[in-house]
Amino acid sequence: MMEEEELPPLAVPISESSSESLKQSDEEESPVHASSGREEAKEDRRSWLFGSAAGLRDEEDTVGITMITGYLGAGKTTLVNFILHEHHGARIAVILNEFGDELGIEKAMVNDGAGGSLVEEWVELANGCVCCSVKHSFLQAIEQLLQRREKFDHILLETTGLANPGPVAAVLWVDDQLESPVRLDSIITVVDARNIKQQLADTREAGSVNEAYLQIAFADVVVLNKVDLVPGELADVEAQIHKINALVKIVHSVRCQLNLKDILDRRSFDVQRSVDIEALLQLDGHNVHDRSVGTVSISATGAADLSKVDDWLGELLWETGKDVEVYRMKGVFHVYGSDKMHMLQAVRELYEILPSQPWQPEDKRVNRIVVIGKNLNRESLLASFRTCLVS
Ligand SMILES: Nc1nc2c(ncn2[C@@H]2O[C@H](COP(=O)(O)OP(=O)(O)OP(=O)(O)O)[C@@H](O)[C@H]2O)c(=O)[nH]1
Repeated sequence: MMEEEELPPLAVPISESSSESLKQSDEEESPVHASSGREEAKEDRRSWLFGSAAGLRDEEDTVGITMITGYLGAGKTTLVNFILHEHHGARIAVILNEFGDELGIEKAMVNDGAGGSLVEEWVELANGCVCCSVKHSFLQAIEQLLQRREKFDHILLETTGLANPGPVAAVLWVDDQLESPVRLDSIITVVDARNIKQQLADTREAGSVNEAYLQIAFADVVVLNKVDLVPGELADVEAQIHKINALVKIVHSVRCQLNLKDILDRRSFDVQRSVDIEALLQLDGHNVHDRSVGTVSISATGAADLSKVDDWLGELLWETGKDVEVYRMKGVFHVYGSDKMHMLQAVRELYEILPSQPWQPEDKRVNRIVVIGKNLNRESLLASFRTCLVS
């Protein structure tokens, strides 16, 4: 078997400094990072994020962003208020995204304490949705916030009820190699337990996906709120949520009262900390039976060739047919020539694979990949992945 050091170097340097940091942090590892042919998109994001915050790149200086999303009236503001009033010791900056007519209303709904004492910094993004028309304003707002970085420890972003978390998540999920001063901590989706079935059933014009699906598909945690209004029906609702996103953690709440540990500092996009191997192993064969948003999981024994996996992911995330969309992926690979598990995280077109813990003698070395997206076909995913295996 090859030694770890002998693995082919697949990391694509993003810049001089980033390739340097790769060498320093992972000398004996073999990280694979998104993205042959994708550097341009990343550079674009990088310039937005780092334009005026170049001095804030020390590891301990990164600031986490928790994105709070959820359908209209689900309880997003209630959750922001709950977080602000809990004793967590963190100084919080809040970014609110509003539609034009609501200007100032959302802010008024947030109870920021006497004289605004519970919110260190406010940013209101008006006249559009953070996921589309005001994405650039959002990034500029983050840049401006970072100039006052010493004033706060964490950012809460409350999106509009009709936001698709995907584009913003991909922008924020700037991996360690970019030495970003901000990191997306997690996406928390508040779901109205009483109305979610109806919201999911709402149809959209052909080709576009209902935001309620997207908000669940991208979520790391679903806060299943308003459970006081639906005694007895929750197993059904949970099953529907897990059918869309089999990996999401579901927390029940009344008025978003919950344990803050369930939603803050989760580091859901840190590939080595967040891929729950146990959860992946339990998902073998998960499938969607209709042409909608859902989770598919595949597994295959045999060692995978990392460069082929890289090509496979590139094709899957960048070149899939119009009908097929991949929102998130997580996985564990058994990589040829390595005694370590390799963990996968993907958010839209960006992905990252990193070596993790060693396989134990009792482990069955398999590749398991969970894909959350639209119109996924398990058989074709499995067939195409098999081409990555070393024969
Ligand atoms: N019964 C009940 N009502 C709740 C609960 N959580 C929130 N509410 C109420 O639901 C309404 C909507 O809550 P918000 O927190 O404003 O919801 P939102 O998601 O921010 O709403 P938009 O910003 O308009 O999309 C408010 O009247 C809340 O008081 C709950 O658990 N149970």
